[in-house]
Amino acid sequence: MSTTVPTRAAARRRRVRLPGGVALVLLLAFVFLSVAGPWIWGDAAGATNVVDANQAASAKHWLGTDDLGRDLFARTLVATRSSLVLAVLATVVGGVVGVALGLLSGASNRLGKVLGAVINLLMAFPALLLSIFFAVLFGIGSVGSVLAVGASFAPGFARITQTLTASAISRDYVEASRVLGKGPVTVVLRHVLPNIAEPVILYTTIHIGTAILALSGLSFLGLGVQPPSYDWGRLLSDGLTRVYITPTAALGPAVAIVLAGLTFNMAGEHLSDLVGGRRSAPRQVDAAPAPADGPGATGTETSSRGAHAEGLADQAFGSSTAPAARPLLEVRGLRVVYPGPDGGTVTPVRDVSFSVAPGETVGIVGESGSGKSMATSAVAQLVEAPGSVHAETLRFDDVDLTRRTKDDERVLGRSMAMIFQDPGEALNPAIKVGTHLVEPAVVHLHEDKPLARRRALDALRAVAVNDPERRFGQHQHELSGGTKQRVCIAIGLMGEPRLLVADEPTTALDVTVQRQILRLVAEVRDETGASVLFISHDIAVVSEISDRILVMYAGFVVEEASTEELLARPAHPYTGLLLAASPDMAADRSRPLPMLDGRMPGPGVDLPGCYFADRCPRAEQDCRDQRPPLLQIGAPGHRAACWHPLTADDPVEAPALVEERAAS
Ligand SMILES: Nc1ncnc2c1ncn2[C@@H]1O[C@H](COP(=O)(O)OP(=O)(O)OP(=O)(O)O)[C@@H](O)[C@H]1O
Repeated sequence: MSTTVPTRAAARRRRVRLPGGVALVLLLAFVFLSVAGPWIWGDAAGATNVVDANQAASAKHWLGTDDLGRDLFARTLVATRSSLVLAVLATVVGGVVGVALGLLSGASNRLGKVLGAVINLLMAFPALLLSIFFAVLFGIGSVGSVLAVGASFAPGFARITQTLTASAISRDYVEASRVLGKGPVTVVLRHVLPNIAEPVILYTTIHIGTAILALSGLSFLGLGVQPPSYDWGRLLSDGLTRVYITPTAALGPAVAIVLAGLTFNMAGEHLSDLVGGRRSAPRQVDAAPAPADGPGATGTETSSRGAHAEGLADQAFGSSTAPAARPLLEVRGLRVVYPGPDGGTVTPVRDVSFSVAPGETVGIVGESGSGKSMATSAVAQLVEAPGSVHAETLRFDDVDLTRRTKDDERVLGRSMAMIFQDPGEALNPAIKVGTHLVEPAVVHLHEDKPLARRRALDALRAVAVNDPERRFGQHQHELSGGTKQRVCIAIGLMGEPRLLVADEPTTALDVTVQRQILRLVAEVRDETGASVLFISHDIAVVSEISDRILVMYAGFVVEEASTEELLARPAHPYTGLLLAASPDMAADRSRPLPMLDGRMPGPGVDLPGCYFADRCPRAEQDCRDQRPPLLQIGAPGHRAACWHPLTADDPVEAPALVEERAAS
């Protein structure tokens, strides 16, 4: 039983194909016969004449006659209706049951596992065997055979739906919708179904051909359509008893079955080609010039830490807001735990504490896998089972996020805006830009549509999207990367954002667009007064926008300081290495950049001491024996978790541990 949607290449490899035009003409012919056949040839097909019984093919009876003298050509044409209608019904039954099971298993973790196992088990049996088994179970006859073939198709539909759902549900726009407080039913109806509809419809079309073959097989075996009704399988079965005397009696229905099966398969594959071709057609990319960027300040020589700091700080979009007394977001002792292999656990976020003041921008930096995204997902309540979030304090404004109510979720939906790394992933391809913007305002702020539309156009203008009216009616594939990210930011502006969570929002964009988006996030922050939690693996990018920076390593915050302080006086050797590996605009491009050697311990590794010790040039035995706590070091608010921190005299580069690589 095939479970994948046939691709063009695979189809080409498998068999010779009918040209698209021929498949379409045949398809229309079969549809015509099933509608008009019984009216035109119904009388001839039903008229008995014992004198003409069991005739061979002749000019009068092209396929001969049966034992009651009925014309077999007319009966074959008339049987088109029952054969096709039953095939469509069986496919619909299989589709509805399979899609429902697939949605459940793709969208739910626990139930998904059980259903997945059942689907896998059923998929192991050949479809025809399953059909026969179910036909006996559901009873002999048309209804039983339709249910049987439907049931044998359901696992295939379930498998494809499960795979598509699991993929659709992991998209950023689904996460964004969950941040907005939408329940699973809304998520499935709004985001999953529209995105899986197309492949599922194609799969259905192709399966009508298979259903014709399967139902004919059941009727042939005497399990399907029962006399006096008949379909092609029944006619084939009757004709086969006389195959040596009147071979045309079996030939007519056999040709009809094969041709109809082929036609529906081919039509489905051509449809798939058309859709695939449309998908891969060149996109109309937004060519409008984006707002001009500033010259981009250049740094100075990087020979000293202070100069490096200056170089990075010169390009900054830091906020002018001084941190207020009561933080907007407060996180203490945050841990995220997942079940690990062999019954153990893995802890991608081990102990994270920080706060974000109203209007403040806090950057989180660290290499891939350090837990930045997971920590912010925990804040945005996006960690799903089997993951669990534990914290001494996890508070947003007045809401205790560990004990939030439905009302709290609605408030959060309005107040927290997510900006994701890949804006293409964050926007549902089946939904227009305008709907993305208007829907949250209508659903969460209970605005009427005209007002929401006006505000949406204002939001698009605010993020400098050109020609907002036209963009409003476009889909994401018609926009450039930068415009998509602007639209995502505009969506955040439709609520009443108090915290913008930007997870690597510039990583997927090219360098000039990166700076425009950084500038835009800073403008939005300054105009709305919102706080920003900005995540990036690039310390240069983080330092451009942040008032304060947290450096994460292996699930821990290892250093925290104001941007100026961190750039000028990094204390943790890891921060020093991050800075050394980050060229500013004035860096000598012919000089090799240092690269951090070794690997970060994974979330399943448990160490008694400092997790950076194995890569650290300053590590001593005490580092490996005992984990250093995050303690104040130097200026107020500057904290580092290190037994042997860098001092003012230490160079930010540590040549003993770095591997030189050519800067390109
Ligand atoms: N569902 C999961 N179950 C278990 N571990 C996970 C899961 N998702 C992520 N992790 C692990 O958590 C760790 C931290 O991941 P996270 O995405 O937060 O890192 P990051 O610092 O944001 O990196 P990147 O910049 O690559 O996104 C990684 O080691 C990752 O493998």
